[in-house]
Amino acid sequence: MARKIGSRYTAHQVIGRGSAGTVWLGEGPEGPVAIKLLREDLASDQVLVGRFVQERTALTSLDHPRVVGVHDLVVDGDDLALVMELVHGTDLRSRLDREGPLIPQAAVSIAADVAEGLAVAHAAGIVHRDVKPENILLDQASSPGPGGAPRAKLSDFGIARLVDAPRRTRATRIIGTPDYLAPEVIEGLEPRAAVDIYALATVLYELLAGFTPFGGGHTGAVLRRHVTESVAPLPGLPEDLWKVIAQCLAKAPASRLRATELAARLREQLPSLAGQPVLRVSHPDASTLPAAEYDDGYDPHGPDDGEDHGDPGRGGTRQRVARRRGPAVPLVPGAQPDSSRDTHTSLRRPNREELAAFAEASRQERAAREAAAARPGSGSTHRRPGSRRSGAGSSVRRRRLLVGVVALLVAAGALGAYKAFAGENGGAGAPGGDSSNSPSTGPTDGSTDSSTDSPSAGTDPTSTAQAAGPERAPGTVSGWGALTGIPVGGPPVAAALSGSRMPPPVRTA
Ligand SMILES: Nc1ncnc2c1ncn2[C@@H]1O[C@H](COP(=O)(O)OP(=O)(O)OP(=O)(O)O)[C@@H](O)[C@H]1O
Repeated sequence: MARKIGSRYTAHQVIGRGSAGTVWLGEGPEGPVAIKLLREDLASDQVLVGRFVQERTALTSLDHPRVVGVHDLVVDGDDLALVMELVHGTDLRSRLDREGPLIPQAAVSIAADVAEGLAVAHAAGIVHRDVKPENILLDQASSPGPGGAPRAKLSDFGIARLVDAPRRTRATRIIGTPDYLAPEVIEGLEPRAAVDIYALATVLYELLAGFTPFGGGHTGAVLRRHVTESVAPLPGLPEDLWKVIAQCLAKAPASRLRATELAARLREQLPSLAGQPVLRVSHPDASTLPAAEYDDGYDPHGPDDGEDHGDPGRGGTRQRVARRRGPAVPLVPGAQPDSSRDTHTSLRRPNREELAAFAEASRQERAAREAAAARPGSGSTHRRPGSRRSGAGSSVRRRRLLVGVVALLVAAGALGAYKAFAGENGGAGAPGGDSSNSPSTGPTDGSTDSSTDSPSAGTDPTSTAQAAGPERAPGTVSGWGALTGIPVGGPPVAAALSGSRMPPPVRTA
């Protein structure tokens, strides 16, 4: 059933759901649009509404073919909506779930597209903070890129920041999605452009391998691996390409490439990747690891999902739940996420003791993995202990890698023999893997104008800051959880917006 959004837009039908709301196919004065209607509990949050207005200029100013354009932000009664460019296609997560890993040339082409989108955003002082396959849309309407890859567009720009309103000086929560979180975020540093580079390198790894480099098992184990481990090269991947990925997965943010450099380096690789088949990489299945992996004393959700109780590591009931991809954690206690994806997640940041304990837990996990890899017919491990700078391999690591590769070859041979025996066609999926613009130039919607426009681009970290390295945020990170506790059903949003006005968008490309 059609629904009016503000005075200029009509939402016709739901085309997708995420943890923050529902995406509708809609129509505006300039034609078809996608309208992301934020959840009611978010729309009634006065702080969020204020931010929504403040961020409007920054969000609507990004105009680039590799970014899903935000045309307008609408605040109308109980509705809080982002009006976006309509992308004809699917998102990368659906593509991965359906077809598994991509051929290297297509994977690199998609990652280069996303890097170009990030470059524009970072130059404007905007950090995405939630780069992941769910937020990369594949545009089937434009002609394909190298390797037949659909052109990619990065969406959900600024959403993380919108919802990330610091409620308390001692916020202890992390914003983001565990598999893609840069180590410095877990350690409590302010997220800068380099977090997007890390997340994009993780996505590229996932496109190639079928699973993320540090994912699997309990969320605490995932966070720990980001901080303490690095990854061995993907078998079969050209060394130059691996170097690019490894550099962007470096633990030290300042060691990572900037978005423009990353895009250029990836594009350089494309010709040599032509004709390369999908990699065959065995998945380090977390479910085969002993319980020790999960016993690192970290409960990602803390005593509850809402209140800042100081240091949750010293109180509350711990729950250790082994899981792979689970449902989204609600942004606000009591609210049901609209999506069953493991997406925006409110996580408690590990405290100092827990971070220290990560090393011991990682040691146990490695020992278990090596024991598993040594068993005949087992798959190989692809992780290794990390250093602050990735790529600094020791001879021990090389030996482990060699053992891993040999085990992988044995496993691949066994798989091939089995498939030949079973008469199957050798598929591309990694066994056991997770395979699982034109911005509004007219007057904005009458009910959305703001005099409080203050693009935070100027105060945001940029890629320049990235080179200088991270700064420790005062206190700790704030995150989705920082929103919690804000009374639901506050004063009408219009009250927060009276007399507001939206300036025309600034073109950045
Ligand atoms: N601009 C758009 N054009 C076309 N489809 C879109 C657009 N934006 C989102 N979608 C579709 O709507 C679905 C939900 O998107 P949404 O951004 O709300 O959720 P998500 O990114 O999957 O999760 P989350 O927002 O929780 O990170 C996606 O599957 C995507 O395919």
